[in-house]
Amino acid sequence: MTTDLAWPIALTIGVDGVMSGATGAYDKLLGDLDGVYLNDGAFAEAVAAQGHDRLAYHVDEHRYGSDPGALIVGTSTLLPGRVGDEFAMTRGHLHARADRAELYHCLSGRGVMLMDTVDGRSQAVPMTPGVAVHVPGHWVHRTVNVGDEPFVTLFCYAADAGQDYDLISDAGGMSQLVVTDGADGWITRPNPRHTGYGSAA
Ligand SMILES: O=P(O)(O)OC[C@H]1O[C@](O)(CO)[C@@H](O)[C@@H]1O
Ligand SMILES: [Fe+2]
Repeated sequence: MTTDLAWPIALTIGVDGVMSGATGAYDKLLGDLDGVYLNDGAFAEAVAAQGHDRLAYHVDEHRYGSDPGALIVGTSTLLPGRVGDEFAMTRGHLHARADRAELYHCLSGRGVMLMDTVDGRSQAVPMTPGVAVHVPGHWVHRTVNVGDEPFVTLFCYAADAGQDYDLISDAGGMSQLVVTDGADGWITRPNPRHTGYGSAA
């Protein structure tokens, strides 16, 4: 029996995403999301108006290590906003080990989990507090904030999953856009730039 086993830990997780006991945290900034939104002109205007360094989303996470079987538990706080008619969203990815699943649980705000498979399936699941989405392996995923408040999720996934960001950018973006319905709701619309995911994963 090994003597360097990790100890269990209690994490305190607020509906605002603040997590006690986190081992790491990072920010993604508006300027980091170049090429993510369809409307390049609207993106350039947003960066000019709000600044490259405006926070887009913040992640707190707890890791014990990257052994197969270890988990990463964290919170993601995605600020509201729009770029053109698209709602604020994360960059999105397929796990580098594509078969790794992930659980997301909405703690506060109003959002959408947008998911694609490389063989052409797509799904958008509305998320409000109390709703969890179990993202199976092999699904490309991103979160979208369709409300006026921060959209906060608790997530949990395998520590050896990794993130492949090139798949989405090489495909011209995900297959669907999450856009305003012209009132206070959202709809999905096919992304005219999406070329398919090729033969990857
Ligand atoms: O890695 P992205 O696509 O920028 O999105 C961040 C989200 O995805 C995760 O990497 C989990 O898959 C979290 O860190 C966070 O919730
Ligand atoms: Fe993920």
